[in-house]
Parts: sequence; C-alpha cells; structure tokens
Amino acid sequence: MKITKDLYQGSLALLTDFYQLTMAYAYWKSGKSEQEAVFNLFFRKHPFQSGFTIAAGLEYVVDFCNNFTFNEDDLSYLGNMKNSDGSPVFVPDFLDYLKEMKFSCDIDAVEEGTVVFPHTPLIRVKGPLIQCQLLETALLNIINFQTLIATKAARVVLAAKGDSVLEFGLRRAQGIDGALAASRASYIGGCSATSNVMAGKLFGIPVSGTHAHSWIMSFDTELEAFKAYADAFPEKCIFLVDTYDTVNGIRNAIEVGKILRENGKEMLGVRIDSGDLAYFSNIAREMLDEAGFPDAKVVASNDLDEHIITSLKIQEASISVWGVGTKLVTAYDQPALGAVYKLAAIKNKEGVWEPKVKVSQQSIKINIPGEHQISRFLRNGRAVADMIFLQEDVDNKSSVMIIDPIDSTKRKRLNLGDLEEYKLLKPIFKAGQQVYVCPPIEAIKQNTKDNLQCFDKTHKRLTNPHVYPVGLEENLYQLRTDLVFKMKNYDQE
Ligand SMILES: Nc1ncnc2c1ncn2[C@@H]1O[C@H](COP(=O)(O)OP(=O)(O)OP(=O)(O)O)[C@@H](O)[C@H]1O
Ligand SMILES: O=P(O)(O)OC[C@H]1O[C@H](OP(=O)(O)OP(=O)(O)O)[C@H](O)[C@@H]1O
Ligand SMILES: O=C(O)c1cccnc1
Repeated sequence: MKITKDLYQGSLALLTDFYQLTMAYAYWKSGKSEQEAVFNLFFRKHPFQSGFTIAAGLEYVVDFCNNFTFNEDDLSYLGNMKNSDGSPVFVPDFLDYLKEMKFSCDIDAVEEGTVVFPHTPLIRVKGPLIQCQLLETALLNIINFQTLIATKAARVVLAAKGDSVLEFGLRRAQGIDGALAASRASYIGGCSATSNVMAGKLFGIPVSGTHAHSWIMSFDTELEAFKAYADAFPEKCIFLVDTYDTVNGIRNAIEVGKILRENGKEMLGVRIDSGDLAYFSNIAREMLDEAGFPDAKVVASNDLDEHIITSLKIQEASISVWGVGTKLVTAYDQPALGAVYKLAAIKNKEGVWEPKVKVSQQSIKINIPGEHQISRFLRNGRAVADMIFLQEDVDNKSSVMIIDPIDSTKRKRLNLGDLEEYKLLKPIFKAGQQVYVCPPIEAIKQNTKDNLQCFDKTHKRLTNPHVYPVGLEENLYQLRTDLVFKMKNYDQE
C-alpha cells in the first residue's frame, strides 16, 4: 500500500522537528548541503528488559522516502514563517532549493521481522548531508514505535506458547495512527488477527472478534442475546459469558451451542473478560467438555500482557485464545524505544571519508563510527553472535575477534570457516531509487518467526534473559577508541 497517499493524503515532508529545517537552511547557506554523509539509526537498550528486539516499520520508511518532496502547500507554509524582527525564517532561494530537491540517498536497512540487538544499525542512510538530516525525525518516529510494538507482540506471543493472540487495542491506542501502526506491528510480531478493521483493509491483516457486554445488556436475558447472535452469525459464535454470572453464562452458551449444532453449525467458543481467569477458564473447559463441546475454545481478555499470560499458563488455565489490547498497543510498561540517529562519517573537502564519534561520559552513548555492516553468524542454524565491522577490516580473514562495545573485557573469537554468515543490512535505495521489494505482511510475520527460531530459548526468556553477544570487530573497536581519545584531547592540560 501507499502509506503516504492512503493515510496522509499527500506530503509528509513537514513531519519533522523544526530544528531539522533550520539546520537544513544553515547547511545550505554554508555550502554544506551536498557534502556526503553517513547516518546510522540504532537503539542502545532492548525495550521491556527483553533479550531481543524485532525490527519493524521499514515499509513506512520506504514509502516516506519515495514521497520525500516538499509540495507547494508545504513551501508556502515555510515561506510564511517569520523571525521576531519580521524577516522570513527561510529565504525564497532556499525554498526553491527544497522545491527542486530530489531524494538521492543510499539506504541500507535490516528487513522487517529481523531479530536485532543494541548498537547495530537498523537503517543506514548515505547521501547529501541535508537530506540525511531531514530524514532523521520521521525515520525515528516510524522505526521507534513499530519496532517497540512488534517486540511487545513477540513477547506476548511467546508467552502464549502457540495459542492465538488477537490484538484488541484500537480503543485504547495512542490516537488513530498509533492504533494503525500498532496493529501492523503486532501482526508482524506474531499476533493472529486484529479487531481494527481499518488496519485489516490497509495492511491485509486478518480481522476477527467476538461481541461486547452491551450486546447482552440490550436484551432482557443473556440467553435471548446468545440466541439472537447465533441467529445473525451462526458461523462466528464466541459468546461473552461474564456479563452477569460466568457459570450461568457458560450454561447459556452451551444451550445455544446445542441449538446451533441441531442446525448443522458449531459454536466456536466462549470469552471470559473478568474475574479469576484461571478459575473460570477451567470451569468453562470442564463444562464444555462434559456437554460435548471439546473443540469450543476458551478466549480470555482483560488487561492481559506477557506476564499475566505466563502466570495463567503456570496456573494451568484452560485458555487457548488470548485477546490483548491496551498493554500491547501502548507498550504499557515502556512506552518508547530510545532509538537514535547519529552521524557516523562525512566526506571532507578532499573527498576523503572521515569517521565521526559523539563523545559522551557514558560509554553506552558513544556511537560507532564509519560506514559499517553487520553480520550474523550461525552454527547449524543457531545464531551465535553478531559482528559490527568495516568490510576492509575483515576481507580475507579466517577468524575475527569481536569486542563488546561497552565492556572491552568481553570478547569472542569467531572462526569464520565453521560458521554461516548473513549480512543483515540490505540495500533498499541506491541513489534515491528503490531497489528493494517490500515483502507482503505475511512474509514479514514469517520472517519474525524464522528469526526467533534461530535464537536459543535463554535469549527469549521474558525475565533476565541471557545476553546475546554483539561486538565490534577489533579494528573498528580500535578506530572508535582512537577517535574518542583524539576528540577528548587527553594530551592537553
Ligand atoms: N488467575 C489469574 N492470575 C493472574 N492474573 C489474573 C488472573 N485472573 C485475572 N487476572 C488478571 O487480573 C486483573 C484483574 O483485573 P480487575 O481488577 O479489573 O478485575 P476484574 O475481574 O476484571 O473486574 P471487572 O469486573 O471490573 O472487570 C486483570 O489484569 C486480569 O488479566
Ligand atoms: O483489556 P484489554 O487488553 O485492553 O483488551 C480489550 C478490552 O476491551 C474490551 O473491554 P471494554 O471494557 O472496552 O468493553 P466491553 O468489556 O464492554 O467489551 C474487552 O472486553 C477487553 O477487556
Ligand atoms: O472482539 C472482541 O471481543 C473485542 C474487540 C475489541 C476489544 N475488546 C474485545
């Protein structure tokens, strides 16, 4: 789908922070706009204290870049901006420059559904400084949110251990776009369907659902309500049984289930939305089995997340479908992923690339310089480590040393001959032309599943997961250390 056209009816070029535009103007004014640069988008810590993160949002980025032009409306809005002395913020020549600007960057990115780790770029942008800069805010907005929600969904789905998870979040999501993007990312993370019909239409996600308490309450009795629903949707009967008395509700559902069966239809199940979900789901299972409905499912909802699902599994609750809303689509326990977008290299006036670092007191905040690539190494299909490296440093090597970017005492030697190697950054745009075909959403969802399968279960544990090794190839580590020393200028008093 064309996200820009269908969702935003036109231009997204102004979906940026004002300072990106003031920097763009200043780059242009100082003759630096065409200077080539490399920026990396990466995060520093997994969300939710997870041991893994699922990359998502690339299709939105592709669409954003393909539509990265300022239209007349945008330019007129910018043209009318005034400084406090009444002078225009942006001079007409600059607005003409923006009007003529054609997206011409190279973009390399990790495919959606890939398991990713701190410090490794999810997106690398190479091109004119001004364009790289103007892309920052939108790319972060897109990737931070969808990656966060895809990760949350993957955790919920892992907790459900093969049961279906339905995403029910629309009513409590962060606005319209938050809801749509969350439904998309939840599906990528492994949910089976969404209640969000517009997400179903826009993204091709299966939609599904049951009915609400209001349906029951609009009738004199619950039994009447179930019968009327069965009449309208004989193929889709999941009865919500907890409006008045859950045990009686299950009894009523069974009664209507029998009527459906007499008419050649099967009740799909019951939904429980309150009370002790372990206790009532087990009662529902017993009653349904006893009444001859062993295939009827018990659906549970009510403020679920991966931790409550895990607890209900431990309690041996008889739940086989999980409706998860608020805590999934709002990423309730961590509402933002902290991915950043940092300059990693710039071409100087002599045409020589210079790697760049942002020095920080906290070593976790020192970025990785240069136009690097990431390799994932696998042994017999099992991921063993990720390496961040500069291609020229590893050419013709039979083994490499990787060093943890934060703690240099953590090192690992990899014998390349024993390992399968996958390059994670794929070409997406070359000189502004899209060279990557965005896969259908089903393929992205499958990619998540396949990727997760490559990781040991200790990395997928929901609490205190085992840390997966990701390191800088030793030459890149040294380059970064040297640059930090140079920028800090320790030799001066
Ligand atoms: N057996 C259980 N173990 C752990 N958590 C549970 C269990 N049963 C339900 N829960 C969770 O406990 C919370 C109970 O929510 P709440 O306090 O709103 O009670 P409620 O029964 O839903 O009341 P209401 O009738 O207002 O909906 C929910 O998050 C639910 O998922
Ligand atoms: O709890 P969540 O994970 O967010 O899942 C969605 C919730 O939304 C609905 O409740 P709501 O009170 O809005 O309506 P209903 O119970 O009358 O259907 C539904 O019954 C779930 O409890
Ligand atoms: O279909 C449902 O059961 C549903 C949909 C949205 C929110 N809660 C429940």
